[in-house]
Amino acid sequence: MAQLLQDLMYSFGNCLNCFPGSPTLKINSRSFKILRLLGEGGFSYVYLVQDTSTAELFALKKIRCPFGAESVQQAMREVEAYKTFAHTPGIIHSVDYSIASERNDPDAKTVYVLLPYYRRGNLQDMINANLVNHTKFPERKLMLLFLGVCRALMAMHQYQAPAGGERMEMGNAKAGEEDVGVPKSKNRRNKAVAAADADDETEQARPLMIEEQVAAPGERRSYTHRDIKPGNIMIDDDGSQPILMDLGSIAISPIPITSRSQAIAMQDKAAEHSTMPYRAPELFEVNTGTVIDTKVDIWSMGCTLYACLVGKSPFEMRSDETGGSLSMCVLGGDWRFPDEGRQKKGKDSAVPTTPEEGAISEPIREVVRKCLTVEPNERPDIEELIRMVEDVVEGLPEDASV
Ligand SMILES: Nc1ncnc2c1ncn2[C@@H]1O[C@H](COP(=O)(O)OP(=O)(O)OP(=O)(O)O)[C@@H](O)[C@H]1O
Repeated sequence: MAQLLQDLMYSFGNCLNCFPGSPTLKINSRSFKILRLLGEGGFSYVYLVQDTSTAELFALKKIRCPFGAESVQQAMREVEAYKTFAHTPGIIHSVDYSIASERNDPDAKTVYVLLPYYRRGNLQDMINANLVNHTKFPERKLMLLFLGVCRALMAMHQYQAPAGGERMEMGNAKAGEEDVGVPKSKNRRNKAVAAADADDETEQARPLMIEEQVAAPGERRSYTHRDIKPGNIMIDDDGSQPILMDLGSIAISPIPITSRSQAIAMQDKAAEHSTMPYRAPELFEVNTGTVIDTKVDIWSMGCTLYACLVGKSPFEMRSDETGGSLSMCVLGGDWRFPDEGRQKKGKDSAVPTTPEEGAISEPIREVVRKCLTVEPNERPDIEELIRMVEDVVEGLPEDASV
C-alpha cells in the first residue's frame, strides 16, 4: 500500500492534467489512470490501469531495479521474453514497456510493462475460492486447463523463432523513459539523453540486449519457465484458456553444470526465481556434472496439478503434516495424496485406503506421480506429459455441472 501511495505521488508530480482522486501516468505518450493494486511479487507491483482515451483496462507491472545495470538487465530479460512469445497462444505478451529513472537516484531504474488484464485472476485464486467454499475443480475441466498449460509450455520447451525476423527486436527506453515517474525537469534531460542514445544505439542497447536469450530467425531453442505455479497461470476472460505468465525467471535449456561455482550460482538463481514449494529437487542441491533442463518445469507442473486437486503444493502439505523441512520433503520425494499412506519414491510404496466418493481419479494421480519423480531423467518430457493428459481427458466422463 505504501508503494501504491508512493506511485500515486509520483504520478501527481508527473502529470500536468491529473488531480487528486484521479492519478494518472504516461507510458510512451499513452495516458493511464491507476485504479488499484492487483498483486505484488518478490520484485514487482502490478496495478490495474485504464487507458484514459479508450477506457481499455490493462495490468501494469512495475519492476523496481535498484541495483543498476544488472537489475535492469534482469527486468529487460522479462520484457524480451514477452516479445519472444508474443504470438504464442497460452503465453502472456506485453502491450508496451518503458524504463524510468528513479527521482532520487539516476542509477536506479524502474521498468514498466503493460500487459493485457485478466479479470478472472489466476489458478491460485481459483484454488483459494475452492478452499473457502469447500468446492473442487470438476476433474475434466481441470485436466483441460492443465492440458492448455502443457501446450503453452511445449511452445516454450520447443520454441522455434519465426523465419525472416518477424519478431520485434528489443528496443531501448526511448520514448517512454521520460514519461513515467520522473519530474518534468528530468524529463527534458532524459529526452536529451534519449536523443544522444539514438545516435549511438549500440551504446544504449548493449547493456539491455540479452543476446544469449534472443533466438535467430528460424532457430529452434528450448526455454525453461522455472517458476510454474498456480499463481503464474492466469485464466482468460471466458474461463477456459490458461495463460502462462511471469516470464521473469525464464532461461535457456539445457544448462550443463560444469563447475562448483556454476552450481552455486544456479542454486542461488533458483532460490531467487523459483517458488520453493514448486521448485524441483535438482535446483535445491545443484551438483557439478549434472544438467539443468526443462524437466524442472515438469516437476512444477506436478506440484501445480496436485495443488489444484488438494489445495496446496504436495511438499507444503507434507512438511505441514510431518513438521519436517520443505527442502527435505522435496529432496526425499516425500509426499502423498491425503487419502494415501506414506508415499516415498515410487508408486509401489503407496498404500491407498479405500477410495472415497469424490476422490481423485487414479489416472490423474498417475500424472502427478510421473511428474514428481525425483530423478529428472525419469520424468516425462512435455510431449509425453501432453500424451498422458490427453489420454486422461479422453477417459474422463463429462463433468456433472459445467
Ligand atoms: N495481466 C494480469 N492481469 C491480472 N492480474 C495480474 C496480471 N499480472 C499480474 N497480476 C497479478 O499480480 C500478481 C503478481 O504478478 P507477477 O507474478 O507477474 O509478479 P512477480 O513479481 O513476478 O511475482 P512472483 O514474485 O510471484 O514471481 C499476480 O499473482 C496476479 O495476481
